[in-house]
Amino acid sequence: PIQEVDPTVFDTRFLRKIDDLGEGHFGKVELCQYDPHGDGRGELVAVKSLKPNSKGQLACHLRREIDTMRELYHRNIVKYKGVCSEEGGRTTKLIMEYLPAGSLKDYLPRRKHQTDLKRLLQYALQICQGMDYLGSQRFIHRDLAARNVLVENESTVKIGDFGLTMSMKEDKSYYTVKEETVSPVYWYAPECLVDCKFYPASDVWSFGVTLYELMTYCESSPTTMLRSSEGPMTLTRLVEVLMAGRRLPCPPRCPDTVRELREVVSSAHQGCSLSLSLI
Ligand SMILES: CCc1cc(O)ccc1-c1ccc2c(C(=O)Nc3ccc(C)nc3)n[nH]c2c1
Repeated sequence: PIQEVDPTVFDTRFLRKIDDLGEGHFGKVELCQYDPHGDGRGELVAVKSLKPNSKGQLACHLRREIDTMRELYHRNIVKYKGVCSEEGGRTTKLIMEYLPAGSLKDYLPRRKHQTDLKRLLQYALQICQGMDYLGSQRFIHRDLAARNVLVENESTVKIGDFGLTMSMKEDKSYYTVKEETVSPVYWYAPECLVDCKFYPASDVWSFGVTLYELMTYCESSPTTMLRSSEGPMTLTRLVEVLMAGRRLPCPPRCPDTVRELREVVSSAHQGCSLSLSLI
């Protein structure tokens, strides 16, 4: 009988590294070609693997990410392709579709003059549609930022890098942020900074910060904009700045309609996340 081939299982013998794409929270992402016929015409894929000698807990992070990605199907979420096991199944790699245009952070500054407000709002809408689907599957992304939104083509973007994504299936209303090695604090809502609790609404806050990046063509980083003049920014100082009501400035040439959208975003965030009243 013809042997059933599972298209989501990739054979490490045919996976050839071509380039580095980036370093994530606990893994690295590489551009590879999967060339089972050895004719150099195999497809390009993005592969996330653990950094060498990573601790066991990191392996379970990657396992969780794989289990998340295989459940998600949406036009604005990067497609899961499969896994590749090595060393007798001891190490596993996550294989995703490769988007050749990179993230919004790479793409927008280079395409500033070909990207009008309408296009920026199309991207914003698609990010919302992807995030709305993610929320409907009871996941929180926890790392929504322009660097994690990938460009399929000039009219389509997809949410990527679900390295910090958590499932809220056990009908808990929030996820307790544990010791995060490198937390994207400038994209973190106040309740995450103060309470170490991440609610679905916390992704709404991160969307607001991502909208700021969109409207500045990713040329003005929230990290620099929120840095206070009184010396190095610490977590405590960032909380003080936010509690004092300081927010990212309205980007230049950002029309009032989008500014109002920012108000909608912050009230949507305010509406849902309980502990914000403490702020
Ligand atoms: C496998 C890691 C992952 C894990 C996850 O859970 C969701 C998405 C991804 C992911 C992350 C990055 C990419 C990329 C890319 O980085 N593409 C590019 C192209 C060109 C340039 C310059 N830079 C970059 N393409 N597909 C990607 C999928």
